[in-house]
Amino acid sequence: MATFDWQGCYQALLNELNNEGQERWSNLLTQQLRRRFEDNPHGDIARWMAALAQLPDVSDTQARLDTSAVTLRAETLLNESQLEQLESGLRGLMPWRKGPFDFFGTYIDTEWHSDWKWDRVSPYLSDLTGRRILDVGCGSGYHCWRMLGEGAARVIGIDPGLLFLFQFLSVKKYLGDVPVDLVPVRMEDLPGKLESFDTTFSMGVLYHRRSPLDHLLELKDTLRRGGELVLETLVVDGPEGYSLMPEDRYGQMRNVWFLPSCDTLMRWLDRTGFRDARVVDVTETTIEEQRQTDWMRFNSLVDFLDPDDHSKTIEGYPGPKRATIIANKP
Ligand SMILES: Nc1ncnc2c1ncn2[C@@H]1O[C@H](C[S@+](CC[C@H]([NH3+])C(=O)[O-])CC(=O)[O-])[C@@H](O)[C@H]1O
Repeated sequence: MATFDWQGCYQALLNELNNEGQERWSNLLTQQLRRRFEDNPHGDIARWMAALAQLPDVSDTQARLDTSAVTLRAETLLNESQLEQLESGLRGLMPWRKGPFDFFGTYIDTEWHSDWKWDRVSPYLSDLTGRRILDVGCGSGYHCWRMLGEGAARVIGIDPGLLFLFQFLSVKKYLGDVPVDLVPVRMEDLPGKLESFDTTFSMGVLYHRRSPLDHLLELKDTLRRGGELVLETLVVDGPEGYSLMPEDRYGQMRNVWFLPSCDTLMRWLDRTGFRDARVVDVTETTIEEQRQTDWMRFNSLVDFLDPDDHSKTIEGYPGPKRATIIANKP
């Protein structure tokens, strides 16, 4: 049986880093990935590899990375058998949560309109042209592709979800040697003090961290001096100092720890040494933005809200509202 080339995943990341400490980082990532792919492999890896292998070869692929769907096009239309292979390979990588994508006319309507989030965040970013970017908790890599579309020189996404990795690779297969990679590790598994990136994104991750302040410090350590943090997370209404910790689940999600008010979040950023933090957007998540589709057939937001009052979660907490904050490392 073919095995997955997990070493290939982080080589690009290492290439980005300065020589000093490369060996230490290489050892650390090797340990992490060996644990994931060899010692305790996910039972679906072989199936996902087979799905990826089913995707047809297409020459002369062009990408559009500045439209709402990350779009792949070929010079000549795919024939029927190629389209069937494509559909079957992509279906083998379901559920598709973060997108949308358009593979040669096969449109993947994902659970999330990640494009809406990008539209809310991107107007406020420092110009991404030529920047080296880390996207923590990047999911399928949808936003990584949009970052490349805005001229980034290098994008590294990290996310522990292995299905996301295979979805990412299904796009990358058609784009070849582009400066975008996804490394399937958690933030806390990355070597400390990378201090390499011009912009670090953490979108939809902070509330999953038991220690949100440590997450902010880890994010700061990934940035060079003067670098920019883009933080997007669930918030609640309330005064400075207030944050909600759900008793157990929040909107049926496990692993939700702190939902601060915006003012509390600003205080956290200040105390962890960021400067010029500003809230650039606050938006309630709607059942139009996160919903079941033909490519994600499980329950979605509508099932996680109070059926009689969509302003509350099914557990009775305030419904999901997300803030985007931009801050700088001095
Ligand atoms: N410790 C961790 N380190 C790294 N990633 C993690 C960690 N814990 C969870 N994740 C990953 O963070 C992502 C959060 S989803 C946001 C996706 C995208 N950013 C978006 O803004 O659309 C939001 C959500 O679905 O709740 C998931 O892909 C996790 O695997």
